[in-house]
Amino acid sequence: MSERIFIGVAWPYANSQLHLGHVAGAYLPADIFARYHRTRGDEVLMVSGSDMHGTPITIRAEQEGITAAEVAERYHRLFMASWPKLGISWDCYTSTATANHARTAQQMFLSLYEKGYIYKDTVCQPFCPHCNRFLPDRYVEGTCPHCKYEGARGDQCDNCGKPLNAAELLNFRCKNCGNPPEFRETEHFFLKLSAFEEELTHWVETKTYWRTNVLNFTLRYLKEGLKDRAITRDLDWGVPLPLPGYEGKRLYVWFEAVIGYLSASIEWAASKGQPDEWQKYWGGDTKSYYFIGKDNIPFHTIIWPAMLMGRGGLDLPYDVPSNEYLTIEAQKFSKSRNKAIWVDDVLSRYSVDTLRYLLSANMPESSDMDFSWREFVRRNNDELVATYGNLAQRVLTMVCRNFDNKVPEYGELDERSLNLIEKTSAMLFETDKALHGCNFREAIKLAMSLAQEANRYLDEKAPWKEIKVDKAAAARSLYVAMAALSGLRVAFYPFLPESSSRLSTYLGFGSEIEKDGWVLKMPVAGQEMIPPEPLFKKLEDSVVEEETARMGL
Ligand SMILES: Nc1ncnc2c1ncn2[C@@H]1O[C@H](COP(=O)(O)OP(=O)(O)OP(=O)(O)O)[C@@H](O)[C@H]1O
Ligand SMILES: [Zn+2]
Repeated sequence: MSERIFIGVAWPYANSQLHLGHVAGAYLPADIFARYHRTRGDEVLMVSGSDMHGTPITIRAEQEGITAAEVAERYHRLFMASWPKLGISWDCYTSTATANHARTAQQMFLSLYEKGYIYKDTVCQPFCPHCNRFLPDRYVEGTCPHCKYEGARGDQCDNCGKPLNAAELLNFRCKNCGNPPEFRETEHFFLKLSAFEEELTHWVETKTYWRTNVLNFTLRYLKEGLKDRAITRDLDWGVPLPLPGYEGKRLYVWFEAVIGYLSASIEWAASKGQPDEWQKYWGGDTKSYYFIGKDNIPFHTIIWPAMLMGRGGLDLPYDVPSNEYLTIEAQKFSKSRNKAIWVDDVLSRYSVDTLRYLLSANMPESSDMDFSWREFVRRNNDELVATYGNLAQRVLTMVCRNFDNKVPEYGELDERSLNLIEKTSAMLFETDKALHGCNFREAIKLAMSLAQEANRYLDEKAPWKEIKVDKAAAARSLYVAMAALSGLRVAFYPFLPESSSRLSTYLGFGSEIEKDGWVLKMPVAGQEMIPPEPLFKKLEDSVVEEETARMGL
């Protein structure tokens, strides 16, 4: 039965380029999931956009002596250029700088305000007398009161993942000048999270299928009790409050950016000329998935659901398959700390499918995973080139050479051949199950095992020998190997769209695998073929040293 799937993906701060951590943590799993569901014939809406507001951007602007808008626009443009190179197939990728987003965020604010879920209060906010201004959370740094990590920020601790208030930090200081801030009174609006504690707990308790880390983190968080949180800031960059008299304040990004999932859906519908179409994805029988890295868990399993509960009438997340971190030498990739491998740089030297393969096979699904160039080269050479690519190349060139560039007639199939075809069908069934449950590493492993199995079949049959004595036997072996390749092009498609589409055309199908369905389509005997180019290129071992040196590690 076909499903309707909404896929929301974390909104990247437009304060720096994309690094491999972003790809492995959020964008690649989301894209794999979207391509898989489209191939199954499901309706998919995958959205995200650049987070143009927030202090990571104003901090960068101050460092560079330019405006926040210039910083955000620069990185938004870079992101837009990176997505097609990475093969991320958005239905809508926008930004929080649109009028539609501001309107949607303000409507959400007003709806919660009118229902009493947002209230005004006077608070003490850090104020730096040296810099003469209120300090937004990210402008305050100090020691995390929970885990004692020293580099915690006023909004969140990167080490234990807990959201924080600046005042909770130990030894706090102004990020700009290093002096300790004072606390001064200012008025802010608060989201009444405490009102949702019980309803959220009941809701989360039904999510037994969530990843253990996501479920445990959320339950622990709820057990500690929910505190109301300020959702406005003394800033001049961001979405203005929809109430008169608060011109110096803006909506706080963690409240505002998550509303982007909704505003992007509205923008997508409007751009299609069907302005109500977004509602399909926010109610009824849609399942909504949110792909994020683990530092975003509380925003997607607690705060955003609470906002949706308060507003009413919109679907809550079905699943939040958050990933752990991709690390380098056991440290989190961080654009703020400039410790990263940049997407555009990697893609200027290596093929996108090599990158997607490595990050899929080593995806930090249930624990942090260290990125390694050695693993990058090994997986490319041993798995993509020697196992999968070589299988395709051997079979397709032999067919083209010996059977006049046509899919061969195969006659009756022997037991060994039927067995490989059954295994191919079974692999598609198993990968379907794995992908449906967001088990990406398992799915790609199942596909690669079938490629190994098909190689064994080919070695046993040895069509290069058969061709000399029994051309019909060779035709049959090659045809059956082509059938296995047909299954592989489908199973690998969500992970490796570029090479899979190419393989699809070499096999005599069209390049649009999504139209074929998650099924084993048998090649059509007599169909014209074009001689293949290799699917993947071998990498020299020296790549490991070159790239490690380039990182300066
Ligand atoms: N190393 C990483 N591993 C996995 N996911 C990551 C990693 N770094 C970022 N992400 C995820 O990518 C998404 C976008 O990241 P975002 O731009 O919000 O900031 P960030 O990269 O976490 O910040 P910074 O790099 O400055 O610490 C988020 O969901 C985040 O969790
Ligand atoms: Zn200061």
